[in-house]
Amino acid sequence: MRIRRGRIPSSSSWTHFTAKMPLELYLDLHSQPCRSVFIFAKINKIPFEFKSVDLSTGEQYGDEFGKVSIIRKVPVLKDGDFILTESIAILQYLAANHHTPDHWYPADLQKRARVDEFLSWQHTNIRTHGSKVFWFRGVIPAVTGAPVPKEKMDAAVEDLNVSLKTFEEKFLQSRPFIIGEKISLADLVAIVEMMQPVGTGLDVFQDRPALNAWRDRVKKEIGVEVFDEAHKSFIHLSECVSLESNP
Ligand SMILES: N[C@@H](CCC(=O)N[C@@H](CS)C(=O)NCC(=O)O)C(=O)O
Repeated sequence: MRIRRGRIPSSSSWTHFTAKMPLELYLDLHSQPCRSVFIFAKINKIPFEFKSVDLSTGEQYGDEFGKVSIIRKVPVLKDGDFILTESIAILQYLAANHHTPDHWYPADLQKRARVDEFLSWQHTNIRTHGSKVFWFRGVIPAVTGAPVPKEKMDAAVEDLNVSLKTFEEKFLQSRPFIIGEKISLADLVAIVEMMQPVGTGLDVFQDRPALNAWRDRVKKEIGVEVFDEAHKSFIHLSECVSLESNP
């Protein structure tokens, strides 16, 4: 965390002091990128102030949040005067700034490249397809009162199935975690994205034993308590208001 240096008056003279500005995270835990940031900060014991932005009431469009980010999406990190958007950038910033255990974002060039490979791929695959299913099964019926036409729904679920298959065959293979023996940012981002359709009752882990076993390992590494804390308000709720096809 950045240290702010300044001077305060004492009875006889000016004295140097250092004060830590509290880290602020603007979050709505219905959002999968917010959950990854929240979980990462929690399990690495990074102190932060939880600044709630309620997407379901459109708080992201309000004047107050507009001063923080003109992108008007969460998560946002504020570290003193430094404001950062984009969950992946935030995770990488926290990992570097707080010297989190190496396995999260390894210094080793090729291991790090593996993490980056997944983080780059997921935007237009697991994230896009999982979000679309979440919207089709949860948000759109809730808003319109009508189900999404079957052909559209089937096509969306099929896209998600293709992404999950690619995840298992290319990114996970027979390893415990994406980069091998240890959990990394890649697993964290993957699990929160896969939980999004689960929030509408579509259990993507069912009938996928390898994925199911990986989910259990990730949950154990994160800690069931923090995992559940991040997901408790989300499960079976359909309130996330963003669908990105091109993040
Ligand atoms: N690529 C961004 C995505 C951020 C994003 O789309 N956030 C959504 C919630 S999942 C949001 O804030 N949506 C508000 C809106 O679109 O109005 C990231 O990874 O941080």
